Amino acid sequence: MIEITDVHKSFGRTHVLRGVSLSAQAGTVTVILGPSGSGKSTLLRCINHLEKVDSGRVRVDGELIGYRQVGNRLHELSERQILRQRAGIGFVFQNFNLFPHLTALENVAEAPISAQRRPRAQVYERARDLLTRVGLGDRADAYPRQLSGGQQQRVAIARALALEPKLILFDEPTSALDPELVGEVLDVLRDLAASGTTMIVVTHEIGFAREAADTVVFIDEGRIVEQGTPAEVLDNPRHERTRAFLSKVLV
Ligand SMILES: Nc1ncnc2c1ncn2[C@@H]1O[C@H](COP(=O)(O)OP(=O)(O)OP(=O)(O)O)[C@@H](O)[C@H]1O
Repeated sequence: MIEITDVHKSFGRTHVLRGVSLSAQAGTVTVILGPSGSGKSTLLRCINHLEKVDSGRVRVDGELIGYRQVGNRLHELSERQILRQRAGIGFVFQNFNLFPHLTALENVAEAPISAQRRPRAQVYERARDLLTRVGLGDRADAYPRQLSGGQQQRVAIARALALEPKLILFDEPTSALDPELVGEVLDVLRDLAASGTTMIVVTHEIGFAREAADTVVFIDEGRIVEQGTPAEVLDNPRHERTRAFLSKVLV
């Protein structure tokens, strides 16, 4: 489903991703761990072409992201084609990024109406179902400011699901939340994982990684240091750098 091959990305002189290769099967959960600044967000942003890779390839469901290959040359896709690809890849940000002037329901319905031009009644019915799925069926008419952080993030997850993505990327989805609200968002992620959603989750929630991940990837200084099952990486890390990182987050 996802195949990332030797991706490099620099910002000016900062070489952030230094040859990242990673693959994941459909229906699996990949958790990415790593210290601040190690390139985790940049990797997610390269997957849906919010950032352009300097070199390397990203394929999602067999499709090259951001480019069309002609012989050995890559031609960047048009903005329209990129938006179409991006619609197949959900992205849930740390800070929810909801439209403040739209209700929860309208936030969830916005992209299917504007990007996919689907019939309104059908979109709204599905948006209500998605809000129910994330436990917010009774808050459909609330504006983001009337919702807690955990509720806003659950709306953001429903919004990501609304386009029926092949894959959902989560960038530290609980790190902006008050501690007592983290659990309700992780419950939604667990539910998605159990129902076979293909997910890549950047998080420091080791408990979630242990329960829900098929693969745990530890990234440091723009390179994958090790990857394996949660038991392998979390309980028997092979690398000193993984051990040092885990000893800081496992309190
Ligand atoms: N648009 C940008 N322009 C310049 N530098 C950037 C940009 N985006 C990221 N960086 C730099 O790239 C490096 C990696 O950042 P990134 O956000 O990918 O790390 P991260 O592992 O997600 O960290 P965190 O856990 O703190 O979010 C950092 O040094 C950051 O300052």
